[in-house]
Amino acid sequence: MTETLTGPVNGHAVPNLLKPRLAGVADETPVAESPAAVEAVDLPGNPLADWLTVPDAPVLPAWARSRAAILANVAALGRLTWWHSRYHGVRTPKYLVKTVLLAARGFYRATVGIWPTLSAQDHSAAVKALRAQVKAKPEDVDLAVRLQIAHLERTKTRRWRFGAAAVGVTAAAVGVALADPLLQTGIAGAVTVPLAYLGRGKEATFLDQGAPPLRVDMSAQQLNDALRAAGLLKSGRAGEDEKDWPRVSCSMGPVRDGRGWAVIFDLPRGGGKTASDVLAKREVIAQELGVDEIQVIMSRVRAAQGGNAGRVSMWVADDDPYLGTPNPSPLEKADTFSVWDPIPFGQDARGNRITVPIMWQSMFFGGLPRRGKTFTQRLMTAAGLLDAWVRHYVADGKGGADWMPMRAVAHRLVMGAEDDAIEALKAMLQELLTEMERRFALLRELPASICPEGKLTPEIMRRYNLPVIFVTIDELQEYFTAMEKDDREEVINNLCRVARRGPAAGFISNFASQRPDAESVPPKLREIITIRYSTQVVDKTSSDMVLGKGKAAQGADASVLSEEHKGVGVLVTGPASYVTVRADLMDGPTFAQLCQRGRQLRIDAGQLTGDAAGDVTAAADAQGIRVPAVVSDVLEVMRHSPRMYTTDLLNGLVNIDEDTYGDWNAEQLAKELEQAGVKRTSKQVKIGGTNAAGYQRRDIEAAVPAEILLG
Ligand SMILES: Nc1ncnc2c1ncn2[C@@H]1O[C@H](COP(=O)(O)OP(=O)(O)OP(=O)(O)O)[C@@H](O)[C@H]1O
Repeated sequence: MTETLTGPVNGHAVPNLLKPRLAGVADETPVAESPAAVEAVDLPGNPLADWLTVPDAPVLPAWARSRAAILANVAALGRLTWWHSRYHGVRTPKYLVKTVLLAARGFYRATVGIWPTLSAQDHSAAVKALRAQVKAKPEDVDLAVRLQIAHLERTKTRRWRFGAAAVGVTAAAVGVALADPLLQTGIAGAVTVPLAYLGRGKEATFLDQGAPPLRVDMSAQQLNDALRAAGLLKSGRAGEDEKDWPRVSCSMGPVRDGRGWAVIFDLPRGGGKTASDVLAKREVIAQELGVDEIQVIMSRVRAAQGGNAGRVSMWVADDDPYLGTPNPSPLEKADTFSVWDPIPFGQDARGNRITVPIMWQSMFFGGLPRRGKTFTQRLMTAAGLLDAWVRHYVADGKGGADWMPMRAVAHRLVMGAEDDAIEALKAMLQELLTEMERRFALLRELPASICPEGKLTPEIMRRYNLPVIFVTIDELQEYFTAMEKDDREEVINNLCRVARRGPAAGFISNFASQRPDAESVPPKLREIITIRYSTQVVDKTSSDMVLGKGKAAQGADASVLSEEHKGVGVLVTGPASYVTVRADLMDGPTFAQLCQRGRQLRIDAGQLTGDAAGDVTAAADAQGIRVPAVVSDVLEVMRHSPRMYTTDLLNGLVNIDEDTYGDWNAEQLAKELEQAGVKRTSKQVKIGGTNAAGYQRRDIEAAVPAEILLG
């Protein structure tokens, strides 16, 4: 099953999902300086709200709705039977001993109960008493008659007793002597079992009560117990039968669904608890069910899917559903892609495909280092590479290898957060704002027949050459920490303008930051972002820093992820719309190949512009001409600087490729460049009035093969 926002989801049409979030191009409201009352992701009009859906009310029983469901549930029944056979099988000796002991008790009880009859105790006592009375009153005829009758009764009872004993002993002796072992076992069973039944007390349950682990069986009782322990269901009054306590009513399940149990339930009325309360208690519920919270996936079932404020869809996975071999991105094999379609992103816990529509949206990626933030952010860029009608503006605060291949395509590429790179970033933002205003002016002039909603359309894009613009900034924190306060404010405000007003003009912001604190993720920037994604963070506060205030309490909590969850994150798209996604994996070399493919697509479509059009190294790559690696890397480090000190150049090279340049010094650099054909016009460079050893960019450029420059 594929869940997108553009088509029917589980049989429900999803209306107006791509309606623009922004009212129109004439919106000139200045960027809010104070925190917004409601964050963009939580706005009632957010088209991505209620994105995730669950199966609707069942007509067929849930286990019989598909071949897979039938197979899964039959297999589950088989597993449960097998589990019980093994559980009771190993306890058979214990059950035998218990049976014998209970039979002994039963025998004792039976004999104690019937002894007075068998021994005719009552009759003996009566005879004794009457005999004494007759002795005292020998003239009393009535007494004499009663004595006679009692005597007869006693004799009759004794005869019965001895007769019964003789028959029993003879029958047993004959049975033992004649019967084969099977019959003997049968006789022993026939005698022992009723005796054991007689001997069982109130406390004695014959078979042990084994609770199969959750992966073998999940019952509504377990669910009720867990919810009650979490304080979501009330307990009954003292003495009230537990069956009469408030319980959830399951409109589906628990049934097997993939590698877990699915259940949809309604909370009882009168308890004062809502589906949101259940979502907030994920950890406690998981603990009560005996699983990790990562295995408990819950969502509300909203009215559009036949739900209500008390209906919850829950899926409890057998094990951690986010581990295992990563899924390759389908983009790897695609020749082209249109960013007007939802972008393939990953899979949820049940293996449903998650695709994310990005038109009219803005995105923010956060999380601890080395958890797959950049890889996931690049999936969006990769889709944009395969669409020649996407113009990329990219800045990477770390300036490492992650974004380097974008030089083949990017209209602007800013690498690093040194002073020159910060200036380049500021210039890039100015360029974007100017382009944004130009577009709004143009869109305003267009007749309603061409531009009915005041925003970019695929037709306007082609007719007026207004490609979709991807503004991708990774490691934002590097810029914010490197900047002076005034610069920082200016950059944040400009980013806010682009993210807030840009979508209608085809600007898609895609920002990422590593450190979830207010300085690295300015709340006023985050507040206007409509799609947020967080890989693992240390606690709920950090998770909220990325995903939005109060999200962790609602269940969207990236701190439940662990270190093993590389490429896994929580994606929030609406007030109650979130999903933990295992993002598709696209490694560096594949991304670099896509960049080359993207370059060719742009050349063919006449859309190769900006830095990429003039990038000599990228041009050489594309023409198959080898520029010495050291020349290409030095040009990369110096991309924003006409001259650079040797020490800074060496640091930049290490940043790009530590393995190669980690132990280079000034002498080796000079030697390698000389061998690559670089002729230095001067060994000293003057920067900001200070002279020191360094390089001029034009000297390096002069070593690039001439045919590239001509081509
Ligand atoms: N979707 C994925 N599936 C599996 N593994 C992944 C996935 N994405 C990334 N990884 C693994 O996680 C590692 C770290 O990824 P990435 O460089 O994107 O981390 P990051 O969070 O951006 O770190 P930093 O903030 O330090 O740049 C990658 O080298 C890769 O091995």
